[in-house]
Amino acid sequence: MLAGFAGRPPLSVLRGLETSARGLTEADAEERLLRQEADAAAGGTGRAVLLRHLALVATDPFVLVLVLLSAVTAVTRDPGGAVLIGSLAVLSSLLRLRQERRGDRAAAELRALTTTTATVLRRADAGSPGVEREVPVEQVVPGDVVRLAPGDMVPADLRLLSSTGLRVDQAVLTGESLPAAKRAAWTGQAAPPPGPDAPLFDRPELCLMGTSVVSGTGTAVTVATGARTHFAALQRDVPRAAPETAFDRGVRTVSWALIAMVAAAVPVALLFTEPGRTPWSHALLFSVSIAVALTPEMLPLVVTTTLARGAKALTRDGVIVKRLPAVHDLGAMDTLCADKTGTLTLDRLALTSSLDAAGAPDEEVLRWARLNAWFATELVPEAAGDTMDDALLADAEPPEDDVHAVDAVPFDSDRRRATVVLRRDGHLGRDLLVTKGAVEDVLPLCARVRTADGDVPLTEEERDRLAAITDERSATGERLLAVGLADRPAARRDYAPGDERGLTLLGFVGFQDEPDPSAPAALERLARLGVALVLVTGDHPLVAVRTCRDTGLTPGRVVLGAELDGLSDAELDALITSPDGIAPNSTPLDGTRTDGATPVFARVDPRQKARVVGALRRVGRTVGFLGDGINDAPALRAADVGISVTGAVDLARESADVVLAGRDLSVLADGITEGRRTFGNGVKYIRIAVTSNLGNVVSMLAASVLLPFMPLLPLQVLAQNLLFDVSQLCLARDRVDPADLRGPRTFDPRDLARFVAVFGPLGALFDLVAFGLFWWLLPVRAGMGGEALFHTGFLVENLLAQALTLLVLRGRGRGRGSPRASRTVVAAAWLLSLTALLLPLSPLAGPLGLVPLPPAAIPVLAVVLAGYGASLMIVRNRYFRADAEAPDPSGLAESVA
Ligand SMILES: Nc1ncnc2c1ncn2[C@@H]1O[C@H](COP(=O)(O)OP(=O)(O)OP(=O)(O)O)[C@@H](O)[C@H]1O
Repeated sequence: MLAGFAGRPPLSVLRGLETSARGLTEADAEERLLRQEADAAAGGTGRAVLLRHLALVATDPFVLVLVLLSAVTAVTRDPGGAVLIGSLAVLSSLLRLRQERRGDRAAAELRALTTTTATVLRRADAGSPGVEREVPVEQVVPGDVVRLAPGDMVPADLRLLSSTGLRVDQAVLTGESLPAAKRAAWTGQAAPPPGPDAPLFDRPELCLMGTSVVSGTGTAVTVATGARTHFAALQRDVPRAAPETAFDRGVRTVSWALIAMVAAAVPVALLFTEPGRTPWSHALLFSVSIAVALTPEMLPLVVTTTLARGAKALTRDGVIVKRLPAVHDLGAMDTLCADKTGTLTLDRLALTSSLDAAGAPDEEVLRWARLNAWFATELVPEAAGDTMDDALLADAEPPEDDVHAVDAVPFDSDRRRATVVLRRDGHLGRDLLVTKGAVEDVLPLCARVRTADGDVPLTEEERDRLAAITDERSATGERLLAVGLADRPAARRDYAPGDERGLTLLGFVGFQDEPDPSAPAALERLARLGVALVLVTGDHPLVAVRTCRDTGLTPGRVVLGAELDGLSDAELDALITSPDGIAPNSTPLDGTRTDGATPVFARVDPRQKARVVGALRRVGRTVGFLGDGINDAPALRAADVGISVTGAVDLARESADVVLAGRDLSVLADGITEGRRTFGNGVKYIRIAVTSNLGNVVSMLAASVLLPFMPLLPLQVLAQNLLFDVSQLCLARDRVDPADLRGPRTFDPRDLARFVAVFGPLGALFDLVAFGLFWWLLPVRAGMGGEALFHTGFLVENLLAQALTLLVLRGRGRGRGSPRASRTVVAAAWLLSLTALLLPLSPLAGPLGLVPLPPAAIPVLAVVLAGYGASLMIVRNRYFRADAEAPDPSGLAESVA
């Protein structure tokens, strides 16, 4: 359908869509919207989401393990066990499904807080003129006339009606990072138009949904929306998985390590249960139960719950999370790339100077710079708000009536300059190009320079002198723009960047941006949180260095965008990590510096920003990128966590994972802390679950060798596992140790292995002590009744010990600054203990094969548990002593305690 509209003249397209260049009437738009919504509902969007969730839950490796084990149990003709394992799978899946749906809803609500809108023309009725209206992108309908401006997301598939200097980033569709020029008509162009077989994104008159406006403006009519767009079709054909984040990677590693353990557990358990002594089916059943006992099936549920809670808490702090795992990524972030304007400075530019090419004050240069700003804003009104143009026009008079603008090559961050084309009354057949932009980018386009003696050719010495003036002023923090002029015969076609040449340099205008007084404290907080700052700016290197100093940072090595282009990826990685690269002060750029210096990448364009982010990730850093401009979008997408602000252009907000209410680094520090808190609870669950599961398995295997019967019946193993798993869900609501908030947090499987290796055997040891005491002190040896007594004693002891494990291992201990356990955790531990004590007296006792314990069991339980609790605390305190002795650079221990 889209291709059909491509070659046709605008009028015919408008007629085909039953609309006009003034837009749809409100009534018409409403009717089309209702139809569009009915279509979407019939297309089963809700069902598709449910199916996606079901697929997610059903393919969860832990659920698959449980289903497999349930099948094995069914084969061994133990329907009770099979049903119990099956119910475990169903329960964890249902809880997870509910949590996923909740999580999705929460994420959708959060995303709604940052909705993207589109500007459409609508008419009250057929006779009225079109009026611009902002509507949420989902409400754009076919036939709507849309206005496009820099930073806008293209809300649907559009056919251009008119445009000025429009360039669109189509990387999402084509992977091509250079923006493509778009224009309504192919007249007066040097190259022939693309043929009818050209791909849709190559057609200059089409702007496709999912792409974004980098510069210029346009007016276009909507041809297709939602599921009918080219973008939606592409997604259906090749659904792209979201890139794996640092957090996903960690969960995956830990999950597979656990699954490998589960897989190994069955044969090992079989070996231990001496097939000669017990029937093989029983032995297999017991081994399967042990494997189930090892499976932390609640892990995905705990992860989603902690994330959803974290996201909610962050919203209160003014941090909107658009993708739930980004909460963890915030906590894992160890490097923050940020630009200078608005992060270190207030982004309130003030005009400070207007200089001729000799560096002397000259009002004439300011007049031309103002003409450029005035007409750039007039021709591309949506681009208004550019801080440099605003500063130029702050106290300016409107230009004289005899000057008109005929065209513009608007500003973009690749060229770092803006040009307007003017015509003056009385100068028939002549065009005047006025260009202003970064000195390094305008000077090479200049062939002459204006002096007191008239315009003279620009010599090499003169160029050096101009560069020296720029450096000298930039070192004071002044941001200079060069202003150039060209008078040439009028062109009969649109102007393009290639026309910006043969200019005469007039001079410079200068601006100052005040350092943000709140920046030093916030930067200090980030440093204490262990997050290294890397400055990535489109500005002059000396301005960047000066801004660093003004905000209390020590500028480190400075690398220019142009230098980056000369480096291969491997060379860039080496430069980033090497301590002796091209640096004046030889500090690695990857944030592993010890001198606290801030690396600076200056005069970088949008693609170079993304490249820096990519390189930092490659060398192992977890990278956040903070930015709010069109030029930040590629880097926001390339980062582990893209961070933008509510006031940013749509494109930046759409590209980000996290949106801050204000451009305030201390809000970000709050977000990082919350991310770590969320992460801390997830890690706690994994540690405790794996430790006590492993401890149980070891003690049960040992007991199967020592005892003439199985230490627990398979059904009892499963019941015990279910109770403990459910009680551990409380950890999602626990308080977190300050030590967990101190540095960037990532899953470290080695750390988990160390923890489990210490505490797992300790639990097993006390289980075995309990076995021994039961064996010697209780009448367990007297036939079948004795076995049931032993099983009951072990189950009760085990559940009580797990309640203790939960309380003791949830933190490092009060001595090491652990906050008290949250009420939910305390309640869960009590509930688990009570269940353990009451289960043998309940109606479930019979089916589970439990009997009431004799009074003699009480002192045995008391001795074992007191011994276990005391040793657990002693070992824990020793285990975490290293943590306490390490210096606390964050000072968080004091603030939380
Ligand atoms: N309206 C404008 N007209 C001409 N040149 C401009 C304009 N705005 C910016 N420039 C030039 O382009 C350079 C890069 O601007 P850009 O906005 O891409 O940088 P940035 O990365 O956002 O910078 P920062 O780190 O300060 O936020 C500026 O340093 C300036 O020299």
